[in-house]
Amino acid sequence: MIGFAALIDLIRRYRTLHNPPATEPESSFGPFPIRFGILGASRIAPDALIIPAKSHPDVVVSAIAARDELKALAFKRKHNIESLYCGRNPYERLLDNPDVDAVYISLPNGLHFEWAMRALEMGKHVLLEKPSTDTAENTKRLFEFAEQRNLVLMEAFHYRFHPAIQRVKEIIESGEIGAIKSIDAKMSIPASIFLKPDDIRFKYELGGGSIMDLGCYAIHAMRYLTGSDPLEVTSATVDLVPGTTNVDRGATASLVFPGVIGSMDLHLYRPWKWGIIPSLPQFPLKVTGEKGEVELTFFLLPHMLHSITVSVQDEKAPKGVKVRTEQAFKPKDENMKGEDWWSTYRYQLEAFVDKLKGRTPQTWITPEDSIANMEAIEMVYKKNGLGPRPKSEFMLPPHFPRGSDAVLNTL
Ligand SMILES: NC(=O)C1=CN([C@@H]2O[C@H](COP(=O)(O)OP(=O)(O)OC[C@H]3O[C@@H](n4cnc5c(N)ncnc54)[C@H](OP(=O)(O)O)[C@@H]3O)[C@@H](O)[C@H]2O)C=CC1
Ligand SMILES: O=C1OC[C@@H](O)[C@H](O)[C@H]1O
Repeated sequence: MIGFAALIDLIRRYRTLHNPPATEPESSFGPFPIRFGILGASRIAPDALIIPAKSHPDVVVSAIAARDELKALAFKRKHNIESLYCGRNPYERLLDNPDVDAVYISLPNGLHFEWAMRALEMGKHVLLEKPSTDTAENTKRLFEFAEQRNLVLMEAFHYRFHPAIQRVKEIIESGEIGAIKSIDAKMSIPASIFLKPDDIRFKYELGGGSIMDLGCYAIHAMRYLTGSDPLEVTSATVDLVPGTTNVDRGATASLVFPGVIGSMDLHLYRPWKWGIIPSLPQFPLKVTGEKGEVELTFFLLPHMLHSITVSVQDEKAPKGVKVRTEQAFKPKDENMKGEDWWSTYRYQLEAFVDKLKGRTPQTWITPEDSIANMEAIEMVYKKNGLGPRPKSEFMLPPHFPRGSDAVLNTL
């Protein structure tokens, strides 16, 4: 249960994120903001880019491309976006716009590779949703191409930019809970409320599945907290989307890291309690060490709510365990950037812009990190018997087809 004070604090943070104080563009950038285009009027785009951009003085979301004209128009109007591309080849036509500097790609997973390749080809920097592509091989090819084009490409593992998960890492590294032995990540979304049966996550051909959608985070967090990659997957089970033989709406897996067992328990379709009571999504992450444990609730979206509970063996404490709880909405170090109302996505945007400006971001998801994460996802799909996800065979044409430059401005 959330207390009254925590609820008021949550409302304050939420309101400030949506109505941020005015800021001046940073002098090094002058009056020229980074102009972002969005491919696809996706559900996540407002949280992941449009709202964070409101408080970033150097970012303007200037273009949206979407297949469906009515949906696209409604999106443009709602978010006050200058340029709209819909109708024929909308994504290509947005990429053709020389005024767009960077694109945010939140298309279905199975389309990430193709559209990120196309965007890079057209000279755009790319903020790419997770999981980066459909296979480690395509992720590798994509990052090689970005390097060749000298463009910034990053997989949007937003949770990693927030101080909460970084505080957990700091606690582990302080030695307070001793050498870590296990990590348990549970990620669970109640059935039918947030995701309808036709959701992209339930479609094999679009790169769906709980391991692709949620497992990518669980594996990423395990790799980050252990500072290593899995050596082996020792067990793995799946709960299939009814009527399919290859797409998981739920899954479990145990991954062996050096000295650590990582377990994940994923549900895109968690049944309601007694069939009648739904509950909120749950994302707890627990790390157990030789001397104690640390648990971060809601590790994926800690800016909404979270607590970090540290329990350490202590003979003098009642029941032999000393327990304390903390929160980390903002970096402790005053030299680091961040506000307590920044979302994971706002921290991520700050880093992306820092990279474009040639500054050192506080946190970054490297190409090697993204490739290793896809490799681990593939290990899990191999162990559970579902096998590789459908791999995009997209190849850039020798002359990339250029669409019309016509932009519909109908605000
Ligand atoms: N970082 C985060 O917190 C989150 C990340 N994600 C990631 O973002 C991506 C999108 O997720 P989400 O916003 O939930 O998805 P949506 O279904 O809301 O959006 C996907 C978009 O893809 C476009 N699209 C293009 N081709 C297809 C197709 N064949 N079928 C369906 N859609 C198509 C649609 O755009 P249009 O019709 O407008 O052109 C649609 O708006 C995924 O990669 C997911 O993993 C998702 C949720 C949270
Ligand atoms: O990235 C995500 O984060 C939140 C989840 O609800 C969602 O399924 C996933 O795509």
